[in-house]
Amino acid sequence: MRILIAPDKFKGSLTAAEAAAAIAEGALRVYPDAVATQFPIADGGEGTLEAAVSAGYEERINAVVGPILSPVGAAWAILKKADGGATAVIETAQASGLAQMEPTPANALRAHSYGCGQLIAAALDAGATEIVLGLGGSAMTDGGSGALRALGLRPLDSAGNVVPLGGGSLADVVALDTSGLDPRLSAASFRIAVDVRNPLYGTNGAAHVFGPQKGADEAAVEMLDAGLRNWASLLREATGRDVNVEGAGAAGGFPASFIGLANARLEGGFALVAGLTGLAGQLDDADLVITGEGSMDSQSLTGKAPIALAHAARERGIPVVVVAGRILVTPEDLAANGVVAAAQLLDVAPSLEDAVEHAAKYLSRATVQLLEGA
Ligand SMILES: Nc1ncnc2c1ncn2[C@@H]1O[C@H](COP(=O)(O)OP(=O)(O)OP(=O)(O)O)[C@@H](O)[C@H]1O
Ligand SMILES: O=C(O)[C@H](O)CO
Repeated sequence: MRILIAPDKFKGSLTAAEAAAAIAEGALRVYPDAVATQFPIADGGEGTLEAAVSAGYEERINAVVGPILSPVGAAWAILKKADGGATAVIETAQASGLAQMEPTPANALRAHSYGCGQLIAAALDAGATEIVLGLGGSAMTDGGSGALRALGLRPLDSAGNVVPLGGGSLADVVALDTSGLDPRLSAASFRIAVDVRNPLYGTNGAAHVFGPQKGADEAAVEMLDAGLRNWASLLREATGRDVNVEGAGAAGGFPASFIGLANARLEGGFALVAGLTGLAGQLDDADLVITGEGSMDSQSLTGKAPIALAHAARERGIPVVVVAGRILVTPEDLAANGVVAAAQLLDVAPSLEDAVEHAAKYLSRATVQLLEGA
């Protein structure tokens, strides 16, 4: 029997790779002769990099400017392709992550994506022809302007000066000087994986919905939203492209600049990661799929990675079981999505604290119970 073990992360307790290892241990206790393949998955936001590295991408670390100027060491990954090009994977959370900044109103206005642009430059220097951007978990609301500045864009105010970095200055920009933009930007193709479907601006946009978690108070949210609107209209004037599309609100509006001034397209995160990592090929060989994540809830049913995987498995007639930290949906909900059985760590651990602290042990145990009962 071939078992494909492909969980997402258990946020707060296990990375996807750690979860896969713990599930494999339990699965092999029940089926000692099985071939268990560990394959961490991700939605295409945070976790894309880890999934790519597990699938054989070479990890690199560059020192870049963090979201509020202090330097950070940011990981990214690259894989040479048969045609002589290379694919790089970059995550906004690495160079410009929310975890790297104290969320205050002032920081929400100052935070920028310059470091992501430095990683893109590093990837281009290393020969990348295709760049996958995993968006989410970011500090900034700058419409991706900081990243393009690292690649030569000069946003000018009415006095002809380059404005300060950060979303708080975007409303002051009156013109875009694109003359110094790195020409490799238009030669490369950008594939953007987003973790949310929000538009760039408006009440459902990046500033209103994700500004507060970055420290923005009401006044800062309004400033950032006005800045993103202005940024979109400047990009529209310069290129004729509408950048206020579904998903453009991810990572502080990061997609906007790339849809506007580079060769970029937004893609569904899971499908992108599955293609990147060879998950589809693994599925073709599997007799059973075990997936899971920290919290299997109504959000999960909107097509998050484990459920998207369950759909892909169902199309191939392969049974899927789920092991999650906690399960907040009904067995009927799960069955409707192709999941034949499920278990939660909260049922095998004495408390939530214990389940989180010793997650690997309980995940193996829950896997054993699930497979013995199935
Ligand atoms: N070991 C664990 N035991 C019990 N519950 C856990 C455990 N690990 C994580 N969780 C629960 O899962 C939640 C995190 O959910 P999850 O890992 O699915 O990420 P998420 O916040 O839904 O993000 P994403 O949408 O990126 O998947 C935690 O807040 C916690 O409630
Ligand atoms: O980075 C962010 O702003 C959120 O994760 C939404 O993409």
